Amino acid sequence: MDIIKYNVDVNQLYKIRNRLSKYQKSVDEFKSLIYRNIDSIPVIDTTAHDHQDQTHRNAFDICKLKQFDIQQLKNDPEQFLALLFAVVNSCDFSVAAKIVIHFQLFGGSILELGTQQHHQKYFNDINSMKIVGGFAMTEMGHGSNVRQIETTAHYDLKSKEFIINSPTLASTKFWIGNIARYGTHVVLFCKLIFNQEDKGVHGIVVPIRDLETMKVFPGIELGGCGPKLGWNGIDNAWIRFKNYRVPRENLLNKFANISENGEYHTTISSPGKLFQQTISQLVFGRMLYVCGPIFSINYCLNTAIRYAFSRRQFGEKGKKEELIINYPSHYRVLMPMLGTLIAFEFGRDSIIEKLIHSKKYEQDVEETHAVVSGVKALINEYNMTYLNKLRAFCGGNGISSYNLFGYFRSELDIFQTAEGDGSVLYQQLSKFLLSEYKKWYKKEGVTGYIIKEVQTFLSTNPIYTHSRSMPYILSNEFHHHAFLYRFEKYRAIVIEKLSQSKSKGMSFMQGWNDSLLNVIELAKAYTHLFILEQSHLALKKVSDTNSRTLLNDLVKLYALSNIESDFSFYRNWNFISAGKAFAISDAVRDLCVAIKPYSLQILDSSKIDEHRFNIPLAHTDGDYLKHMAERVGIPISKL
Ligand SMILES: Cc1cc2nc3c(=O)[nH]c(=O)nc-3n(C[C@H](O)[C@H](O)[C@H](O)COP(=O)(O)OP(=O)(O)OC[C@H]3O[C@@H](n4cnc5c(N)ncnc54)[C@H](O)[C@@H]3O)c2cc1C
Repeated sequence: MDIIKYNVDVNQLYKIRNRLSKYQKSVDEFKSLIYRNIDSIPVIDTTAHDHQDQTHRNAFDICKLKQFDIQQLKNDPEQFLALLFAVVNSCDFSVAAKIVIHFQLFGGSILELGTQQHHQKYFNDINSMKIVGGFAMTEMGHGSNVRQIETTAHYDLKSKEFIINSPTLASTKFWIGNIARYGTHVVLFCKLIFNQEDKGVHGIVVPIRDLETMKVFPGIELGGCGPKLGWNGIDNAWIRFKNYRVPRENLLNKFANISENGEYHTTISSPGKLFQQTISQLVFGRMLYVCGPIFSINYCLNTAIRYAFSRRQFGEKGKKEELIINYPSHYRVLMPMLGTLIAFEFGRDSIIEKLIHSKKYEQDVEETHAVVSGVKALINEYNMTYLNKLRAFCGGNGISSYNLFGYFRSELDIFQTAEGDGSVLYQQLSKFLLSEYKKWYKKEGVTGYIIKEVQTFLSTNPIYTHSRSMPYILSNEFHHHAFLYRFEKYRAIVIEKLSQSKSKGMSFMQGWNDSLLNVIELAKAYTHLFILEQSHLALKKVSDTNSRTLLNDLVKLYALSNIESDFSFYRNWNFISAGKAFAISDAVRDLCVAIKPYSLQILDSSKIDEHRFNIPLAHTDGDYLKHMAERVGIPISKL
């Protein structure tokens, strides 16, 4: 491959990479308000209690700036996200998490599951944080499978109240954020029992503390969940109820209601569907779990690459030591990560668009929910793997808390399992993909299936398998084909395994679990395909040719390095020959070499506020010695 020269316009790149740049003015104003009023940088060395106090104080002060409004979640969710990221950028993740739990999970449940009367009653107090809310779904006995929660709310026809009980130890609500010390209300998810009949999971607004005294109401017991690996700024709690009463009006009754004269009514056909409908309203809350890890990858890559461009170790005798970025063991890992970051950003932007569209027009809700699940799972998995590698790439300095690897690790580790662990979310996506395929098969029938199989056969003939032409290997068409092939192959494998287990007389559940590893691979393959397709679509819309060329090569690097890391799959299924595999690795190497000299400019286009975060290894002047010395107090002037 010839040496490529790119023309990089950092501002253009920034605009393309930052979908929310249309809010730049209000975000900048908000950030400067935060800088003036709130003294907060990532918390790296305080006790959990101090951290919780500071997080609460900062979140409260931020609400006083009156930028967040619960209605934004409906009217302009992107603005909400832009402001939230201003908080992440200028305070820390715990403050953002507190705001998300309060506004998006607690407030969002009232917004989406409640009706006018609830909106009128609570919105002003939520906006000002006069009341502080939590989202009480998980129980000690059930976290992944929350449909089986055991907390009950018996409706008492006489008093027109719900009587809430936690009948077993397993039914104790656990991990509930914002309420161990500060919370005044929760949206409680529990089984509604009406006339002795279990109507399934419903949401009820439950006051838990007296607003004046902050004492927990009688009938409620609660306490903290103890020290955690991360998120110590959030006061997570266990909470349980004994004959605790709340009025009928507290039921969030958009989808199911109990009338004044004591009749239960829902338009949704079964408790299962009601549960799905309830949960799907809350999917926007997952955006933090998609945007957060991308933010972390961006920051940590920035730190590791800048350090690698400044740090010299070993070299030829009599010469300057070598920059560590020039070791292939470094740049061959860092550049594909940069490419993957760019592709993930395109994927994230398209997810935001999909969410907003499906919410506004109530269309494709199921599909959007499924795709968000896959993207959330995949990006968090990558974030944790990358963090590990990037911290090691900074040597001992990677351990220093000032360089924030530990901060990102401890604040974002929880994202892997929050609102569902990856393997559970991947299964949700695969179920959706298989049901879509079933619909397709019903429509196209055996003929359609055969045509598809023939197409696949023709496109993976021996000539194709052995072709090592570099232009083809570098083409977006090849990358798309490889990703599509992997997805369709896993889908075929899962279908075959499921039908085999059916013919052996196994139950669906047994068959499904028997195929679980492939089911998860199917969802991963689809998610990668989705990210690649969305990147290609986004690239088509980039009008600046120079930026498009560079970004396109970064996406190629994502695609090819992904194929390279999955050679075992592609070789096992004869999709590529050994020679072609070598050629792919050569292409990855050449792209890395080409992009490396421009990587600092690409990082500049992230526009990270280096002074606010003051990460010693990540300053643009590259003087990590001076910045580390300053942070730990080595006197420089006395030299
Ligand atoms: C710091 C923190 C804050 C939280 N805040 C809140 C909050 O505010 N409100 C709230 O309601 N909840 C909250 N949670 C709970 C969180 O949402 C749950 O932890 C999460 O949903 C996972 O449930 P679990 O912990 O019970 O995991 P488990 O259900 O015990 O799962 C454990 C493992 O089993 C695997 N597994 C489970 N089922 C399957 C399956 N079918 N196939 C394959 N693997 C499977 C999972 O993938 C996972 O790896 C919080 C948790 C933490 C740690």
